[in-house]
Amino acid sequence: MAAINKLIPIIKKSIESNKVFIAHKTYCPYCHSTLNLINDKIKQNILKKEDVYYLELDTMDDGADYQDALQEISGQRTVPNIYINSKHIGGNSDLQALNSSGQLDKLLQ
Ligand SMILES: N[C@@H](CCC(=O)N[C@@H](CS)C(=O)NCC(=O)O)C(=O)O
Repeated sequence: MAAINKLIPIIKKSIESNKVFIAHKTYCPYCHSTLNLINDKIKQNILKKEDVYYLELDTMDDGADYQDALQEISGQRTVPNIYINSKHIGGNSDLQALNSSGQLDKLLQ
């Protein structure tokens, strides 16, 4: 718990100082869909590459602690765990729904 309590403010700062925050894992198909969609938005110049912050949990030594801290912050344990403009979006299905409804581009601009 001590490790998690230290990570919570660090993660919150990353969320607040980046337009898009994505916690993901390399082997997760939902994460791949999210990263593909975000890459498309970068290619279409809707979003700048430098405005996206990635946290690749399964390749980090303390990724499990980060995942626990993210659960504390967002109430969500699964990945991808996405924030846009400091607002919790949710997972891949939530991001795809925002895109399908046309709201995602507006949030990213
Ligand atoms: N409905 C979620 C599904 C996400 C999901 O099930 N992710 C899996 C990995 S593929 C997960 O986080 N499992 C728990 C874990 O890895 O700790 C979404 O659309 O993002």
